[in-house]
Amino acid sequence: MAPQGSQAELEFGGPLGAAALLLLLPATMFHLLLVARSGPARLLGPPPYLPELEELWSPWALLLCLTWLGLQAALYLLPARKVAEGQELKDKSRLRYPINGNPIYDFFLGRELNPRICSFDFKYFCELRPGLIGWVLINLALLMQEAELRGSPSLAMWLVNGFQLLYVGDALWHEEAVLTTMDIIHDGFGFMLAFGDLAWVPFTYSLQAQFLLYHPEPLGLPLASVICLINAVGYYIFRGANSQKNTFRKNPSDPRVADLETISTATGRRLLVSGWWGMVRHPNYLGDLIMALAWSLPCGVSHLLPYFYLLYFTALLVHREARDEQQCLQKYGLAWRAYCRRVPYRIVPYIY
Ligand SMILES: NC(=O)C1=CN([C@@H]2O[C@H](COP(=O)(O)OP(=O)(O)OC[C@H]3O[C@@H](n4cnc5c(N)ncnc54)[C@H](OP(=O)(O)O)[C@@H]3O)[C@@H](O)[C@H]2O)C=CC1
Ligand SMILES: CC(C)CCC[C@@H](C)[C@H]1CC=C2C3=C(CC[C@@]21C)[C@@]1(C)CC[C@H](O)C(C)(C)[C@@H]1CC3
Repeated sequence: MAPQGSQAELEFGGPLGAAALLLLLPATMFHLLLVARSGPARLLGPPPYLPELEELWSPWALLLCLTWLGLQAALYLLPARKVAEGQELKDKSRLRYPINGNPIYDFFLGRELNPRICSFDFKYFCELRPGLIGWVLINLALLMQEAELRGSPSLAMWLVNGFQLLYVGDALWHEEAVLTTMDIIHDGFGFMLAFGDLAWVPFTYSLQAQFLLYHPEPLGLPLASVICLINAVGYYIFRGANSQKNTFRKNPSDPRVADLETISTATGRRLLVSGWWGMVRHPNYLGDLIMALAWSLPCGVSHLLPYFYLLYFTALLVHREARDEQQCLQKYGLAWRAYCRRVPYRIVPYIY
């Protein structure tokens, strides 16, 4: 958080960057979906064809999306769900700044940190439910379509479905952990997260399954076993690092983290400097990127398209890590610099 009274740093290139992304992101997703359906599946270059306008509009598709959102909203409001404490702000309250000089930038990044109607939290709802669950539903539909088309799903399609179902299932199983992510703590709920949660995740993250439906990839058991091992290593690092930090944040005296070495900070919060967080400053990102590689490998190496997610995700996490570094430097000052000296690498040991 920028100190009170200072000019908050404009991110994503400020209004110009935000305006460019408002156009570029939907266009990129549209291009990817067209390329995935084309024979050449050539990621770089013009879209293979532009559909007629009537192909782009279906009242049934709109009804299906609204029904899906309504179903998820109804499930979200079920009284049985557990209520978890969110993250407190430093002075126990929430400061609000009327910022009206850059509407496009506000629209893109969002200004409301926790948009709610009664207990319905739009950002929290969108982060984990309609997009993420929709993602694995699309994958399943593509797997079933391949079974119809070729008699049975390919091993590559099974792997992609399985890996990504594990990832979404893990996110829902550790639902409470999302409360400590940057999106919930720091980012407003604007176009970036709304479009990201509801469109980008379900339709771009299912690219590998979409590619495999139109471009079957033979995959032998030995290579499939290696890819499963890569995904397992990635998941082990991802889950281990996230759970270690979240456990430490909830209870530093928890026996699972009590013996870890830490650095004290002026805020009273301590920073882990051993365990996963002594290897690099964002070990969870490393595990996530290794899994992203495992999701692309079943599609073979003949096309760049299935590796779009890995390329995009690397850029997203490198940018996200830089944003988080700035926030942590503002939060912890000298203690964070001491942490950086102790743990010099950001995401990949001895590389970055
Ligand atoms: N699939 C996808 O599209 C995406 C997935 N992700 C995944 O989401 C997960 C969460 O990532 P993200 O939301 O970026 O945030 P992180 O989970 O990486 O949390 C960053 C925060 O953790 C705390 N922290 C950092 N270092 C330490 C330390 N050494 N000791 C104790 N606390 C520390 C700081 O907050 P504080 O000190 O205030 O607690 C920091 O701001 C990651 O696994 C990432 O891979 C993220 C983005 C997109
Ligand atoms: C559209 C722009 C290019 C960028 C949009 C980024 C969003 C798609 C991501 C920002 C942070 C995310 C997280 C997850 C999904 C993608 C978005 C919304 C996450 C819910 C995936 C599952 C993980 O287990 C998680 C840790 C809960 C993730 C939290 C961050």
